Amino acid sequence: EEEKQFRNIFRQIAGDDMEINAEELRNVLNNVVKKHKDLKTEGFELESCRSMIALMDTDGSGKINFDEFRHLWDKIKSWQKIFKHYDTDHSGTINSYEMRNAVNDAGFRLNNQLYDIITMRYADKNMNIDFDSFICCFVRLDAMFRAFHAFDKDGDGIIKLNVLEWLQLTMYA
Ligand SMILES: O=C(O)[C@@H](S)Cc1ccc(I)cc1
Ligand SMILES: [Ca+2]
Repeated sequence: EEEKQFRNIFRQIAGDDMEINAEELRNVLNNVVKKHKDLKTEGFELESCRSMIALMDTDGSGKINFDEFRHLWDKIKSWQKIFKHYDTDHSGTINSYEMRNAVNDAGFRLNNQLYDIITMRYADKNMNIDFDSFICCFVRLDAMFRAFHAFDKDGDGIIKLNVLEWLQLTMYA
C-alpha cells in the first residue's frame, strides 16, 4: 500500500515523462520542507537540485526515475532525522561541531581536514549549516563514496582513472 501511494506521489511530481527533473525536485523538496519548522532553510536552489539529480542519476538519463527518486527520498528521510537529532540547540541549523557527529552517525568516515572542508563549503558565516546545505552535502558524500567503490573493483582502496574518466566523474555531479 505504502509503495502504491509513493508511486502515485512520484507520478504526480514527475508528470508525463515519468522522470523528475531539477525543477520538479526543487518544488517537491520545498513543499515538504516548509512543513518542518525544525528544518531551517531558505529553500532548495535549482542548482542544488541539478547537482542532486546528477549525483543520483545512475542510468545517465539526465533526470531521476522512480527507483532513483525512491533511493534519494529514503536517504533524505533518514538524513533529516539525523539533522534533527544533532541540532541539539534546536536552532534549525547544524554547527560545525554537531556536523562531525551527524556525518559519523550517517556512516561516513572522514578525517579532520575533510570536516573543515565540509564546513568551509556548506556552512554560513556563523559556521552553521542549514538543512538544504546539509542534504546537498550528504547527497554528494554518499554519491562520491559510491562512485569510488564502483571503480574500486578489487576493493583495495585504490582506483586508477585517466583524466577523461576523472572529468566524467567530477563534471556530472
Ligand atoms: O516525509 C516527510 O515529510 C518527513 S517524514 C521526512 C522528510 C522531511 C523533509 C524532506 I525535504 C523530505 C522528507
Ligand atoms: Ca536517471
